[in-house]
Amino acid sequence: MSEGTLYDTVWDRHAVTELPSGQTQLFVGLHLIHEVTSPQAFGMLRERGMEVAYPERTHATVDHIVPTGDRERPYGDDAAEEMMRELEENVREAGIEFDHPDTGNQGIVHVIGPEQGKTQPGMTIVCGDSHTATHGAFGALAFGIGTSQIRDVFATGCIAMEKQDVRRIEVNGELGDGVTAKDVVLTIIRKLGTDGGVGYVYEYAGDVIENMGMEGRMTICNMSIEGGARAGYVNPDETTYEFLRDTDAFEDDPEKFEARKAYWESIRSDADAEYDDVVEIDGSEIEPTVTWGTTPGQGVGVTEPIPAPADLPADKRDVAERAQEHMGVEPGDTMEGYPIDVAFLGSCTNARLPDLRAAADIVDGREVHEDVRAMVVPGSQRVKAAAEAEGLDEIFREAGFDWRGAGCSMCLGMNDDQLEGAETSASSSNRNFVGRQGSKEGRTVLMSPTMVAAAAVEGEVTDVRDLEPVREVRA
Ligand SMILES: CC(C)[C@H](C(=O)O)[C@@H](O)C(=O)O
Ligand code: SF4
Repeated sequence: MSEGTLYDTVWDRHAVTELPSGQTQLFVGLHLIHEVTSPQAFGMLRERGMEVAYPERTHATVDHIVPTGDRERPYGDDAAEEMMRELEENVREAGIEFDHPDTGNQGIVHVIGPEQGKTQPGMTIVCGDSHTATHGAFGALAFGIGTSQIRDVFATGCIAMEKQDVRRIEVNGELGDGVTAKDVVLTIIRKLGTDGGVGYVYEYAGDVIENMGMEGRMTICNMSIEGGARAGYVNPDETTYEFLRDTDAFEDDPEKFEARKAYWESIRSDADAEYDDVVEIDGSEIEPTVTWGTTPGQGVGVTEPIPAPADLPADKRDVAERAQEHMGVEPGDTMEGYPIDVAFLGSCTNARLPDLRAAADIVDGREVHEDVRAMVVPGSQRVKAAAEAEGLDEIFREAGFDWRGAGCSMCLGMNDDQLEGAETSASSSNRNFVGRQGSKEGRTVLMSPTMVAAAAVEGEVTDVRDLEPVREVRA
């Protein structure tokens, strides 16, 4: 069992009691909700005549079903309109703060929490969404939960959970040109497997993580679940504190900031903490990475050959064969040159301002390939506004990208943004499962935002290192 880690400390501070089941009753500091997974839980609460215990610790947004084009009400899609109405009614009744699209604060749940400073180190955060681990980038314990747990949190402000083991993943060295946080996490999952993290929480550390900005850390923590881990986190440091200092939570209250900072410092993993497992990865060996298959673990460096199923561990062969058939790829080839029809720059993994800036640097002065439909879907309305303030929308539009409203969009196609037929998408999201982007025959190749930009202009998977920026690069 681990000892002295941030996970142990924050867990202990939130443990209410040990339950007869062997689980721990854990107090929840922040409960984030969205329109897809909350309605049933609100219904369960109502059936029992109960109320939301801590509305002030609960925060709502709408992201999955929200249209990214015309947002006139009622929405064109009846089902979307109904889900929106239900959420509006539920939050009004319970007195829960809601980042409604009219507020300018709406966005993907894992983007809005951090950008508003709601996500803070040492907190326990839950959300009925599997990518909740994103918030771990701030040194919070953040867990995706199911419907009955959402109900429990509504009713009591607590969840029942088993304690996990802690694996420290150290990424050391220096990343090469064109290599980003997304490439790091795709490499981690490729090495450890999509189920390698089962039973674990991942602590990401090492020079590469320490030198990374908050957005990159969020990208990495976001995909912890794709590696099977229950959560992922980074110990808070000056980078974390400086990010938080400028958020809504602290911008007008430097004293509160200083007081919190002392607490945040106190929950970091001890230098001599004990881990259940330690894995080391050499960051300098990581290439721009793309997936060749239908799980996020089926990744490969862009210049590396796609593996032959026979060379993979026995339990991975069948899945790999089926994946290669679906994707129409051959072992021994590289993914470079693989044709794409759609470029999707969005999702809670990679649709924050630095992601859009980096992609814009590649796109600036170039044109989207004539056979490609390309779209940018900012992670939140604030990201969108900030990007527009610096003219990124113009760069994307001029190149032929569609510049859309904030939401999950084509990450999973719960709104109108979907793949059609056997289209192939270059996607900055986190999942490439069959049918993920709205079409059963559709294909998804996961990659970083700059790699999506490169694919958009070239019409095929392209090594971004081969594309020099045409114009001046933003700082
Ligand atoms: C709709 C929601 C429950 C789902 C999740 O839990 O992750 C979605 O966000 C996803 O990424 O597949
Ligand atoms: S952007 Fe994608 S992964 Fe993130 S919450 Fe939305 S659907 Fe899930």
